[in-house]
Amino acid sequence: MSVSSLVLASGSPRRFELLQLLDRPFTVVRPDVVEQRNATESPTDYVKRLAVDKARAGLALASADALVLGADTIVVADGQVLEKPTSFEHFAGMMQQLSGQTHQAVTAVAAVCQGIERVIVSAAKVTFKPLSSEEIADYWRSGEPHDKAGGYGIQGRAAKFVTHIEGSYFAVVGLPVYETEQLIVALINDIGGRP
Ligand SMILES: Cc1cn([C@H]2C[C@H](O)[C@@H](COP(=O)(O)OP(=O)(O)OP(=O)(O)O)O2)c(=O)[nH]c1=O
Repeated sequence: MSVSSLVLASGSPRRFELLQLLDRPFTVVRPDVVEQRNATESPTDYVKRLAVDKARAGLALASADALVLGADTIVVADGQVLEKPTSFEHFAGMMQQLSGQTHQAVTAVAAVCQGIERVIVSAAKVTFKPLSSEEIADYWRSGEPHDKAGGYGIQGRAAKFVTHIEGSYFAVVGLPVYETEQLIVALINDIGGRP
């Protein structure tokens, strides 16, 4: 069996740009998936579930034999999951938690095609310098934090806050490029090897 098309189920401009690096033609669908963590769910289980939910929801908007990718990124600090900030107060609280500390940024990518599903997780440890209240307020005013997990973009103005990173830079930005290519190849092999 063959894969007719590659589809990215995401409204994230970062994921769009990073997927282009694979030189595989793809189209985009934007499914609407509710992002709500269950009380018993670990951060890793949560990010994996959301990636799979997004890929499945994307498949419903794509052609039946498409290979659909979904992804989710979270920031984990002190065991707490930080998603997108909903207000300045929410954002400032997150920045105080990240200030002068090391946290984890975790991205899961799921691929679904013809009844087969695979999901990978990639992460990085990111260390921030201590942030002043003025730096936090200035960063909020830049408009960058609003649509980003943990309220920051390592690829943007938050770069000047980052003293150290260990792990996948692209997992922080939202799509681990190497792992995504391996995921696509593995799924295509799964489909090819099917009786
Ligand atoms: C930590 C971090 C996150 N982000 C972004 C990546 C994701 O777009 C976003 C995390 O939110 P997500 O809910 O993972 O993704 P999204 O809502 O932007 O897109 P979609 O669900 O449609 O795929 O935060 C950065 O751009 N830079 C960073 O340094």
